[in-house]
Amino acid sequence: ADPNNGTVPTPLTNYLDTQYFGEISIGSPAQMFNVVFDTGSANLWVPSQSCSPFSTACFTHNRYDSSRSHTHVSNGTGFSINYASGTIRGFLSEDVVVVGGLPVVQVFAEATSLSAMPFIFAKFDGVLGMGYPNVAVDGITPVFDRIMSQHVLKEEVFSIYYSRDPKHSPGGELLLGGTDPNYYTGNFNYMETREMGKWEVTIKGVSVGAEMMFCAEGCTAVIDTGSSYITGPASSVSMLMKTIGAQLDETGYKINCETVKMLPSVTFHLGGHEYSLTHEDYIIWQSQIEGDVCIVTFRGLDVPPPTGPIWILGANFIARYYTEFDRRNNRIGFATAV
Ligand SMILES: CCN(C(=O)c1cnc(C)nc1NCc1ccco1)[C@H]1CCCNC1
Repeated sequence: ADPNNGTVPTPLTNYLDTQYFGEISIGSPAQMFNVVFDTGSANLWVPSQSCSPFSTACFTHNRYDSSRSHTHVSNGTGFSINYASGTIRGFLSEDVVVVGGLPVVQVFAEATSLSAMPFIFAKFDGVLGMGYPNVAVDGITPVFDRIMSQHVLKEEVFSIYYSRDPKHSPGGELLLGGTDPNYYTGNFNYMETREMGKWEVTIKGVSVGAEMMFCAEGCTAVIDTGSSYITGPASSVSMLMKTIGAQLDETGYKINCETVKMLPSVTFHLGGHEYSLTHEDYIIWQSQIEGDVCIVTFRGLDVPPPTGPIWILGANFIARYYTEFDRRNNRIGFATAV
């Protein structure tokens, strides 16, 4: 009998409330990797043993060595993926991937070049895309689809908990096959994914305090477990930042820590419900030598059409709202995280 009754948990590590990742293995004997479980993409990639020594981001991370795995099947097809934040290039391989103790034979990419920015700052080695198959580069069947076809999960859903305290253990949890009552209170509110095959929903409005400021005409939000912050169209975000008195510097928006307590909440109207973030949810308070620094976890990002303009709701949103991604019913559910 299955001790987890059709659900498969993977504990996550929380790095500074900005990076959340869990451990998987690839190959026999197992080679361990820390990966982001990313609903904003649909491919699995890890750094390759054969990456160029000049790729700093590569040799500072765990690398997959196909020559050490007797279950490796070579493929060699070229691979490249562009995120707004960086580019990965490499080639395809196939091997046994184990997620939460569940083995799947998986086609994945061995990255031979990782753009230094931002991956030298990554505490994780690679990315395990939890997106839909139609957004997968090279038409590769994603990991979660391979797991669903094994019919071992109680429900064809997965859920994500991100802790809001780097000292909390575990720093988060990916649960395949269900939702984990340890990490949410109250009921789930569900909304249909906007477009088949993407973890996107329609925003009916964004308000600051009591005032509706954006998207009254409706706009799109990607629920992206692999992004640290909330991003929106640069013009909207700069207007929002001006409203709360934040200044933009080379690393992002900062605000005078004295004013944090009086900051208004920012509310996203999704699927007939309001999801508010208070300053506790959208300010990262860092005590530094030269005094406290208060970082605002909103970023301007102009995603070009046809995908954009979009808002991206990332880790700081998910840390407040425990999220269920339902492939059976193509819907997303939010409940208040504990
Ligand atoms: C993983 C690539 N991503 C990042 O935003 C990203 C980049 N570089 C670093 C160093 N970290 C990132 N995300 C940290 C994180 C982990 C969980 C929450 O946020 C995005 C690219 C677009 C698709 N969605 C994922």
